[in-house]
Amino acid sequence: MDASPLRDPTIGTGAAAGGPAPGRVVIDARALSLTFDTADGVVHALSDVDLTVREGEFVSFIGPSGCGKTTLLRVIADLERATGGSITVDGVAPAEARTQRLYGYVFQAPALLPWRNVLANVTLPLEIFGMDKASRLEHARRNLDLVNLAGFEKKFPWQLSGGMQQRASIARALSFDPKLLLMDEPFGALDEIVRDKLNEQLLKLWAETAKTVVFVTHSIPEAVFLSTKIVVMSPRPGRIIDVIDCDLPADRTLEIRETAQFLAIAHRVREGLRAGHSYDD
Ligand SMILES: Nc1ncnc2c1ncn2[C@@H]1O[C@H](COP(=O)(O)OP(=O)(O)OP(=O)(O)O)[C@@H](O)[C@H]1O
Repeated sequence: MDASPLRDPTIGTGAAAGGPAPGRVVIDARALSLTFDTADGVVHALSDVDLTVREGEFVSFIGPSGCGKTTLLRVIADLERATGGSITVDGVAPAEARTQRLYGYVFQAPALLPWRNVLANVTLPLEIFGMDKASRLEHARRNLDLVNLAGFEKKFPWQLSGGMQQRASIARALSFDPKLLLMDEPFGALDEIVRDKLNEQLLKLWAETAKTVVFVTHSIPEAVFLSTKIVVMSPRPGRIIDVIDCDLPADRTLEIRETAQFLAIAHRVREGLRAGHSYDD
């Protein structure tokens, strides 16, 4: 199967579509590749990835398991180093962006400290940073409010549902009010009803805060519902095989999933995933 890119992966969104002018470039990756040297040989995780993410976009990475979605997110976050190509985050190298706390990162599992209550978990990065107590409480309360966890400050992680724990993780990732939020399949372990609810809340948070979000998911409906742009990746080594603009109305609710427009975008994502798949296994 020909796995060449279906579309220019660097497309700027709104302007080409006749919408609002595209924002400033926040992530700029060129010919990015990454190989891991393992005991079993070299693993090619990413190959020739070109990606532009602009301010205010909600960009999802979707692709089969093991295709390099998390690796790409980790390169952006300076948790992995690319072995080829170049990347900037807000105009600087990922290491610099990390030092400047330009992004917040939400992991697949909530990773809250069990001996600290919700408030103490959310204030932890600010405490390590050395912020005074009054300011860090103010920041944490505002962020807990944003994820609808006001009133749960004194609860411990084990007293919360999985969805609430992940919301607390999001509040913690917002500690330094970063412009960029990197989310690695944050709702993957949750049941569908909870995931739906959190998707609606995340969309609201995105609209209220105007963050740029990069989001990893396996779910086509989740990607279409949340995103302004969907990046479809091939099986390993992860390459970008399609970039799809989603111009669903900003004030959408879950009912939009029944509309022809939504289904047409979901169809194109599915086609992209099929085109990139070798069907060898
Ligand atoms: N530190 C590492 N050392 C060696 N191989 C690695 C390492 N991290 C990831 N890989 C390999 O790189 C490939 C891409 O992994 P990655 O976790 O980025 O995929 P993914 O698309 O996020 O998968 P999933 O959807 O299952 O989470 C996989 O084959 C994985 O086994």
